[in-house]
Amino acid sequence: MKPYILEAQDDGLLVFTINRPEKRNAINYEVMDGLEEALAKALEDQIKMLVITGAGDRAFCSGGDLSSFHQLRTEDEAFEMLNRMSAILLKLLFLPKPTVALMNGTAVGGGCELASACDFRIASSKVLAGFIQGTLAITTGWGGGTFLSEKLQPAQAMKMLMEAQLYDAEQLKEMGFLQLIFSGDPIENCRHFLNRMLVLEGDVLKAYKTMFIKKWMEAGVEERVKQEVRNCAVLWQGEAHHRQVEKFINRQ
Ligand SMILES: CC[C@@H](C(=O)O)C(=O)SCCNC(=O)CCNC(=O)[C@H](O)C(C)(C)COP(=O)(O)OP(=O)(O)OC[C@H]1O[C@@H](n2cnc3c(N)ncnc32)[C@H](O)[C@@H]1OP(=O)(O)O
Repeated sequence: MKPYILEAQDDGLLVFTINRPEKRNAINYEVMDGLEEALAKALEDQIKMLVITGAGDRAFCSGGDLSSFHQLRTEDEAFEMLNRMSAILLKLLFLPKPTVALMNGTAVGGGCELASACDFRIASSKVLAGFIQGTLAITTGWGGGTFLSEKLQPAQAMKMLMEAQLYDAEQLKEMGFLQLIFSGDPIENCRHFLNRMLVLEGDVLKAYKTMFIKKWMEAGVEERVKQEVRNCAVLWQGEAHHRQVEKFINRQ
C-alpha cells in the first residue's frame, strides 16, 4: 500500500492523504517524499488550494514515526530529520495558495505541527489533538511551535505547547486552533468550507496569501524555525527522551 495518495480534482483542489491508517498516519521518510511531491504539484497553475488529510477515521496524523525515528540517537542524527521536515513545513506555510488541514481524526505531536503550517484547520467532532512533545521530553522540532505562535494568541499558543496534552474539538475551537468542527464526510465538509473561496480566481487567492507570507517573513519565521529545530535536536539526544519513546514502543 502506497504511504500517501495525491489527487488533483477538477475544481482546483489538490488533496494529499497520508495513507498509513494502521500506524495512525505517522510520518516517515516516504510520507516526507510525498509531501515534497505534493508541494511541487501545488505550484501548477490549475491548482487553487492544497488539502492535507489522513486515511481512515481514527487519525489525521500521529506525528513522527516513533519506530523509525527512534533509531536516531544523537543530536546530529535528529537534526537531519527535523531539519528536513521543518523545510517541508516552511514550504507549506509559504505556499502562495491557501492550504487546509482536514482533520479526519486525532492529531498528535508532529501531526499538530503539520496542521499548524496550514492556513485553515477543520476537524471532525470526534477529534482529539495536542502538542504532546513535552511528555516525550522534547519540544516541537518541525517548526510547529513557531507556526502556532504566529496563528494563535500568545497565551493560548504557550498554554497548548506547555500543557502537552490532548484537547477535544470544542476546546480546540475555543483556543482558536480550529476554524470549523464538522460531522459526516470530511471531504464534503471541506468543500463546503471552501465553497466561496473556490469560485474566486486563483490569482486573487494567491495575492491574499502573499500578504500573510510577507508578514511571516518579516516576523523572522525562518530563523525562528531554525532555532526551534536546533533546540529540539539537543533535547532529542537526552536519556529522558529515549526513555519516554521506549515506553510507547514497548507498551503492551
Ligand atoms: C518525531 C517528531 C516529533 C515532533 O517533532 O513533533 C513528534 O511527532 S513527537 C509525537 C510522536 N507521536 C506520538 O507520541 C503519538 C503516539 N501514538 C499515540 O499516542 C496513539 O497511537 C494515538 C495516535 C493517540 C492513537 O491511539 P489508538 O487509536 O488507540 O491507536 P494505537 O495506539 O493502538 O496505535 C495503532 C498502531 O499505530 C502505531 N502508532 C501510533 N502512533 C505511532 C507513531 N507516532 N509512530 C509509529 N507508530 C505509531 C501503534 O504503535 C500501533 O501499531 P501496532 O502496535 O503495530 O498495531
